[in-house]
Amino acid sequence: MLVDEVLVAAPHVRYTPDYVEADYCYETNTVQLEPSSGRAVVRPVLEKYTFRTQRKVPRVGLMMVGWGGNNGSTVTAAVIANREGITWRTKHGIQTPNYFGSLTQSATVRLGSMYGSDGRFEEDVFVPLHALLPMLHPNDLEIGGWDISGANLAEAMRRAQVLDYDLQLQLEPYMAPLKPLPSVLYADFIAANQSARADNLISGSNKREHLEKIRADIRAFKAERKVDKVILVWTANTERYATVLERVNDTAENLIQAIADSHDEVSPSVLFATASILEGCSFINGSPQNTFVPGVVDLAIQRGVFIGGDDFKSGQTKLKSVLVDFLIGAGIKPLSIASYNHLGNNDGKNLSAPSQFRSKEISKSSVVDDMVASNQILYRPGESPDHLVVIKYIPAVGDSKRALDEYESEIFMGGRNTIVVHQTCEDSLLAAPLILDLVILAELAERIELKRDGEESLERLHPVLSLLSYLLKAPMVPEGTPVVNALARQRLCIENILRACIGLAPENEMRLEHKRRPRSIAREKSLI
Ligand SMILES: NC(=O)c1ccc[n+]([C@@H]2O[C@H](COP(=O)([O-])OP(=O)(O)OC[C@H]3O[C@@H](n4cnc5c(N)ncnc54)[C@H](O)[C@@H]3O)[C@@H](O)[C@H]2O)c1
Ligand SMILES: O=P([O-])([O-])O[C@@H]1[C@@H](O)[C@H](O)[C@@H](O)[C@H](O)[C@@H]1O
Repeated sequence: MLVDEVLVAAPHVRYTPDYVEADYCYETNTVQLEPSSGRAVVRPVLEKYTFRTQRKVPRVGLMMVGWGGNNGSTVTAAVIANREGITWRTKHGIQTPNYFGSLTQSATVRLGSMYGSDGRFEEDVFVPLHALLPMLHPNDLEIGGWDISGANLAEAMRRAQVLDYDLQLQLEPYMAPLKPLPSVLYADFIAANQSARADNLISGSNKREHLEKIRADIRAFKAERKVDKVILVWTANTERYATVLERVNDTAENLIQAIADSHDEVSPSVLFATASILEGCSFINGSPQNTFVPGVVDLAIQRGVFIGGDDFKSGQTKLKSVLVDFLIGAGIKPLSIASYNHLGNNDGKNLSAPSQFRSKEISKSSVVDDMVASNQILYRPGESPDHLVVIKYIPAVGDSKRALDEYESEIFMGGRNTIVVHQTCEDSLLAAPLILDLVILAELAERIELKRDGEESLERLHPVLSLLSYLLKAPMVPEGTPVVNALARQRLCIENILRACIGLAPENEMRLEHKRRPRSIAREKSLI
């Protein structure tokens, strides 16, 4: 049976019409190293928390920057197809819509076990992750956004060449009326080869006026669609890195002034992030550029608005954060990682420019750092595998990205092991479900509060929403906290925080109940 709601029957979990509130024992350890003795002294720490989550799921609007792109049009098409129950014919037969690839919609978690009346184990119970807590359903999303290209969403869907033709035909009437709002295009932030599609721009060059226009767009969307909240996702093209400058974008106040001065180093993504935060809307960066310059982070913290990023972790990098974790976790030493891919979509076209590629190279290259640092048996401090990232633009393959990876590792007694992986798929079909998860989890996070025993009031999570790391190549984390890239750990973080919200212990996989000798055997042995 597919469970769609979990109810925890325990005195430490309380349900009211508005909240689910749980008492939670958080167990962690502090460690002190003793270099002289080679010893690590560990002290278990147990902290009592209260988690409280609002149960009412609000009406939510998703506004995408780059709405007319391959990702934006594919997300929109998928939500409409699922909501309307549109089926379509392919060479494999009749296809029904789904949300495969979405952690919240298509993944499960082990809740516990079922036992028979005789007390014997019967089966493990797995439930959809979205059953743990009330979550936004993607079908209920109101979707809109901006694009420098004025193509309506039906034209954008055709241009993207991602979805099956029969589906596109049926979606046209729904997509054609959808038109992106005009946006802003500044100098060299995206590749020059993108200017040909830029026919949908906000007039003028005054960045403060642009900021106010974008803020007004958000308010108008919220009013027209009658949504309770709006979440913004940047799925526009990859920008070059913005230069971080003192007295320009180093603090919130300086950033607001730099926008008023139309400073050159204020990028479109920084402008959208600032507008979003000023309107109290969570902002997620699906691209690799440094949208979250210190001034943006400072503003988000001041306003208590969630920001998350960077760069959707969709395919080649996602697999890398599994494979390298497996190898190093198994005591095998990756010596080199060669990641090559080519694709022919507009993203690939934009990335064919050096400055934009550099942004992507940075986000794709940092993904193994935490795993390498976790094993000083294999790697001396500062040592790391050779790591190469290559992206080539070949128009003929369109959105169907070809990714080739080679992992060369040192194994037992000086042996070598070479793993070669080839992946082909529509890149946007990997990214689209992640966009939905980012919105669903960010919206849920907006309804969660927690406090440690002894603290006065319940508070939300830190505005830099590192909970989203699983979905991102270069996870943004609060300053001074560790970056985790290993996919399994990132997934466990999401699962265990959701479990904590309903007073359930973290998944530890010990399964002690299945590892003990039955008492009767012990008694028989002792009688011999
Ligand atoms: N698997 C994936 O598709 C994947 C994975 C990780 C990251 N990304 C990133 O997601 C982003 C979008 O990918 P895509 O395949 O949809 O690309 P795309 O080129 O198809 O779409 C980007 C859209 O953004 C628009 N745009 C550019 N600058 C804009 C601006 N200032 N304001 C508004 N719109 C603007 C473009 O006109 C285009 O329609 C890229 O940065 C890409 O690197 C994609
Ligand atoms: O997530 P992932 O598959 O490693 O990375 C992808 C790259 O391989 C691809 O070249 C790029 O165009 C996409 O935007 C995405 O970043």
